[in-house]
Amino acid sequence: MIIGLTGGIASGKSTVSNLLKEKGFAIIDADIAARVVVEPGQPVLEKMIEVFGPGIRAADGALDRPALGKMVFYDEEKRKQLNEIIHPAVREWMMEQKEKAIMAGKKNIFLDIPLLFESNLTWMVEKTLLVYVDPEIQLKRLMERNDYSEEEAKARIQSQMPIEEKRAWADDIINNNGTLEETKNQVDKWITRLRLQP
Ligand SMILES: CC(C)(COP(=O)(O)OP(=O)(O)OC[C@H]1O[C@@H](n2cnc3c(N)ncnc32)[C@H](O)[C@@H]1O)[C@@H](O)C(=O)NCCC(=O)NCCS
Ligand SMILES: Nc1ncnc2c1ncn2[C@@H]1O[C@H](COP(=O)(O)OP(=O)(O)OP(=O)(O)O)[C@@H](O)[C@H]1O
Repeated sequence: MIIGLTGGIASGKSTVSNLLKEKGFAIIDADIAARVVVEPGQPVLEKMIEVFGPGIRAADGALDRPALGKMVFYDEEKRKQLNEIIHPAVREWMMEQKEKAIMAGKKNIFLDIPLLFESNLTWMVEKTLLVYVDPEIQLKRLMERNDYSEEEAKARIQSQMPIEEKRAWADDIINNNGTLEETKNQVDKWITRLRLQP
């Protein structure tokens, strides 16, 4: 089965995907894909510089991620432009990795896609698992993890579908409000209930 793992920014997707990885499940991460396809020399990076200007190229030639973030998380039009440039390559990379995981004999494969619902990508998966946190906890964890001001964190959260709305779309939900131990227990129970094997 192909399972879509999703959630809001800083809701705990990586935390849950690490638990799944420890159990041997294959995880294909859209955030990693979005880094691979913009490595220096990649056509996606050149297209981004054409559209957003040379200011988004760092001194070492790599993408200046904070500079691009400052543009796209405060401007919906620019964000749409970025998504149109980068998402096809992200999807292609993910599909290649999925094929590799199938060839390697993996039975259940997780696609970790933050924008699974926003980008209408549920057709790519057979089941969806949402990592949920209350919005106040999400804001607090994001500010702490990235050392963002409240304004910077809110700009990113508001670039996505409200996490409360995502609940209605998800098949299953892991509530990550509590301790890591509590989250781990929910993940274990969910795997047992679905009788999932890596
Ligand atoms: C703008 C960029 C350079 C900022 O990089 P930065 O290192 O600060 O953040 P990172 O890539 O680690 O993303 C962190 C989180 O931000 C959120 N996020 C990223 N891009 C977007 C977007 N276009 N719209 C809404 N939320 C987004 C996701 O929840 C993601 O997990 C980067 O996020 C990017 O290239 N985004 C476009 C690709 C994309 O849509 N990625 C999300 C999954 S496909
Ligand atoms: N149950 C928890 N208790 C306390 N802190 C947590 C818990 N789960 C996650 N965190 C912390 O919250 C932050 C966000 O978690 P994580 O990085 O897993 O989220 P994410 O959804 O993968 O984020 P992104 O969308 O940016 O990729 C991290 O600093 C993580 O250590």
